[in-house]
Amino acid sequence: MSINHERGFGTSQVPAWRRRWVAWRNGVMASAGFQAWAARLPLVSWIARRRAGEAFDLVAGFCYSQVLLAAVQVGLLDRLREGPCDAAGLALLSGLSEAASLRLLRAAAALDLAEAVAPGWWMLGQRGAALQANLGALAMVRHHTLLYADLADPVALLCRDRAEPTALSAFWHYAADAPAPEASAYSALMASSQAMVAQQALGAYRFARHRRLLDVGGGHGAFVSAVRAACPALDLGVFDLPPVIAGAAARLGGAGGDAMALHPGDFFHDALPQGYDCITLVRVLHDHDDAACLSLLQAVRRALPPGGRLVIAEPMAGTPGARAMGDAYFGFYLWAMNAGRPRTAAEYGAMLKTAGFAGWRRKATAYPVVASVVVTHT
Ligand SMILES: C[S@@+](CC[C@H](N)C(=O)[O-])C[C@H]1O[C@@H](n2cnc3c(N)ncnc32)[C@H](O)[C@@H]1O
Repeated sequence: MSINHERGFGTSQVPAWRRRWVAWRNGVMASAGFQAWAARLPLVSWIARRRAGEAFDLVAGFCYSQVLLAAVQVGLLDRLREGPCDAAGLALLSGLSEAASLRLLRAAAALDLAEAVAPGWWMLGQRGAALQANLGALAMVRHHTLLYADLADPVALLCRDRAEPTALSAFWHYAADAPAPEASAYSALMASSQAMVAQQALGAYRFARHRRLLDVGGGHGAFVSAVRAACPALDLGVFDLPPVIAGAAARLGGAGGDAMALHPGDFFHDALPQGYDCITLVRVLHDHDDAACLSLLQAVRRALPPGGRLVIAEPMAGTPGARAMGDAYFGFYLWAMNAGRPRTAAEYGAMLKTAGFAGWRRKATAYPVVASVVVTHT
């Protein structure tokens, strides 16, 4: 496939100085002479080595992810948490040969998932310890087998323009029409990673100022359960598709427990329930293309009373310090899902204005890589 980069379409919008500067800098960076010169100077060589390491990690990142997946699948992280393990011990646990177990242990140690504590013996490394305790992250590692399959030929995936089913869209598509068990698998995955997201939202916004809160697209109610623990006086409701709400009722017990209302419905076709002075959309909007996203924001706008608040919490594009998470990870994840895209906070701000909201603010979160928060009001 040949692409004509010089068509000139729109390139007049690129300032001439910027074009010249970036082209010059990139020429310098790519030149073997510069690289050899940089390697000889103490400070510059440190920067050059770091950059070379980062470039290698980008090239090899898929392999690191598969080492992590193997470690999770054979139960290596759980085993290392119990205490020192050698290759023979891992072989016994996993059914791998000793040679394969040793290869995996050494790879895990190179990624700080494991740490060599004596010749031939390993315990959890610092990164392994943090991951092993994070059930949501581990669930995502397992779930990524679907995305990995879809990404095996990334150009083919892009060429299909989201017009054909993918492994990820098959998993996700319960949202439109699939039976309850698939809805349950998806909601369980979402619920397992919800604690981290809820922490960000609760740290960024004072929900206790409200009387009644409705979590739209609230899945099995993991987010409202976290809000209830932090703000016991709030009346809480969850709105989601009927099969998902059935799962929420089972998980929360009967009708959802005290002060927890469960509303089955489709937010693209049914009116959202009224009487809530705060509505939350947690990891919901980025699943949808712009027209659908705007129509959902308009539905929220209609459901809220004057002065009511909408709190949006999800990982966003353009997040300082976590830019790869936005347009690279979620950009491709949502492309493979055949719907949605990551948006910047400013893009949400513009959409909120179009939907008739009064203004918006981004609220700082402790871990923006997990979720950013945007608040608006009617
Ligand atoms: C990515 S999940 C997020 C779940 C939960 N908010 C969380 O953060 O864990 C998106 C949620 O939106 C719900 N959803 C998708 N389409 C919907 C629709 N048309 N009407 C109501 N809920 C919908 C899904 O069932 C799912 O629970």
